[in-house]
Formats: sequence, C-alpha cells, structure tokens
Amino acid sequence: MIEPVIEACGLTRRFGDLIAVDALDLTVDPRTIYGFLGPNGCGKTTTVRMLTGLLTPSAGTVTVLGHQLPRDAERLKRRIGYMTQKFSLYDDLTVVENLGFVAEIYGLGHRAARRRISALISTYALEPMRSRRAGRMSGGQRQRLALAAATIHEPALLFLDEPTSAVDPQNRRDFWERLFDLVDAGATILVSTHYMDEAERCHRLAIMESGHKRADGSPAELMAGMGALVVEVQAPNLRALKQQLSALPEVISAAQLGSRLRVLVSDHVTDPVAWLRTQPLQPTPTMLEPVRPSLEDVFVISTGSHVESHPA
Ligand SMILES: Nc1ncnc2c1ncn2[C@@H]1O[C@H](COP(=O)(O)OP(=O)(O)OP(=O)(O)O)[C@@H](O)[C@H]1O
Repeated sequence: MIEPVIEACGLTRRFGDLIAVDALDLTVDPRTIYGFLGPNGCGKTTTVRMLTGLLTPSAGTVTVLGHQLPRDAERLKRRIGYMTQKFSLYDDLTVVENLGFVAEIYGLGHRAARRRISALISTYALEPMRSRRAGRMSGGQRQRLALAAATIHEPALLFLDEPTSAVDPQNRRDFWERLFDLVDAGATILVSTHYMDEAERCHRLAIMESGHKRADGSPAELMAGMGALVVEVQAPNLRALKQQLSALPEVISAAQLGSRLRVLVSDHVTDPVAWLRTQPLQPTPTMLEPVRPSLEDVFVISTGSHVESHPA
C-alpha cells in the first residue's frame, strides 16, 4: 500500500466565532500535484498553514511525511518547502544573496550552498540576473527565484500558495513544467489556487467553499461524477432565454459565454437536448449542442458559484 504524504482527518481551525476550516479530510499521495481550489477566503491558506505546522489546528489529526502535527512541527520544517503568495523574497538582496540567505537558514554548508545555488540559477534561468536585486525583477523572474528558494534544501513536499497570481500565461505554463519536473524527481506538491486552469493541471484536487471541502478527485473523476450534462445554446435574445432556463427545476445553471449559453442540466434528464426542445422557450433556440463538461462546471455545481479564470 502507498503511504500518503499528507493524511488529515477532521482538520478544523476556528478564529473566534469563524470556522475557517471545518472538519477537513485530506489524503495526498506521493509524487502527485494536489490542488486546493476555491475563492478568496475559503480557507486555503489556513489549511496550508496547518499542514506546514505553522498554525495549530483547533481540532482534528494530521500527519505529514510521517510526522504528527503539531507535535513534530520542528522536525517537519526541514523536509518541506513553502512558497507563499507574496514570494517572501528580500527586495534589497540580489538573486544570489536571497538564495544564500535561505541556504544558511536550512544549514547548508558553504560548499554545498554554492553548488546548490549554482544549479538552481541554471535550472530556473536566473543566470543573466544573478546580481540583480529581487525588488527590480519582473513577476515571472521573482516567481522563479521564489521557487528556487523554496526548493534549495530539496524538500520532499512543497507547498505553493497561489503561486501564479502575479504572472502572465507564458510564465505560468513554464512554471507548471518546472513543477512536473520536480514531481518527476520525486517531490509531492500541494498547490492552492483560485484559478481554474491551474486546477486542471493537478493530478487530483479538492474544491473548497467557506471552509468546507465540497468535492475531491482527479479532474476527470470530478467531471464524470458531477451529476449534470452540459448543453450549449444559441438564440437571438440570450438574456431572456437565460432567465427562462434558470427557472426550470432541471436546470442547475445557465451562464452566458459570448454568443452562447452554457446550460447545466441535471442528469436525471437522459437526453437534455431533446428535453430542451420540448420546453416552451421564447425565443426558440437556433442551436442546441451537447458539449463536454469542464472543471468550471464541477465548481459551479459543487459550490453554486463561479470562480475566476485567468485572463488569456
Ligand atoms: N489569523 C486570523 N484571524 C482571524 N481570521 C482569520 C485569520 N486567518 C484567516 N482568517 C479568516 O479565515 C478565513 C479563511 O482565510 P484564508 O486566508 O485561509 O482563505 P484563502 O482561501 O486562503 O483566501 P485567499 O485566497 O484570499 O488567501 C477568512 O474569512 C479569513 O478572514
């Protein structure tokens, strides 16, 4: 049997009356990228902080890399990397100085640190700016430097909290390639995000809302099991049609995408296109087409709300 890298049971954190994370069960297998998807304030950072040993849970049990938390938090620290939303870089230090500082914190000897810094500078394409201050680097460069810093001690488990909020699509794609390289080399990664395209790249993910886990599985499993079928509809007056569709009990959601409506119909209806044709809709749709579900559809069904997509 594969030993999970993270195993949490009933993980809960309260701040006064607010339950930021509520009875979360979580299993993360080795050498996978596990995504934590949810809107701002749903409890992603709070969960990550509990899983890294930085925050004590109000209730529940959690074992990370075989260490029981919070008891073994100190021992866990050296085996994990944590890249925060703000990248935690020193703006007045250069690339090499930032990495040197982190190497010292992790107790790498002088020679080992030099070797490792040189390898990371090459892996993360930082050579041309090795003497540049972090504060004068672009978003994508800072992100690469932050990933280099978070992996300087070759952690078995890496936590990334909304790592691509500040970068463009090309940098985001490159960044994910590097994450898959890390997994290929044996690492496990937990990444929190409120972006759909990042969630789709994960091996497995949890959908969070208001501190609750609403769904958990691989993107394909979640799409197959969402309990709805998707139909795209075209018509002359989409706003009027949307209102009528939304009023039908079988319709879970109708959202406009350009000149089409994306309609989620409960899978109690076996043939949603034929069923929609029998409805007295005004105006009559000019096109009805079954389409493949997306992770965004799963999100809408799990939480009843929409999440951000990255700008193209
Ligand atoms: N130290 C704290 N004291 C009081 N409330 C807190 C504290 N930390 C987080 N919260 C609250 O807990 C809830 C969850 O916050 P959290 O930062 O975990 O969400 P998130 O999903 O990471 O959001 P974001 O994407 O904005 O970072 C929010 O309502 C937040 O205001």
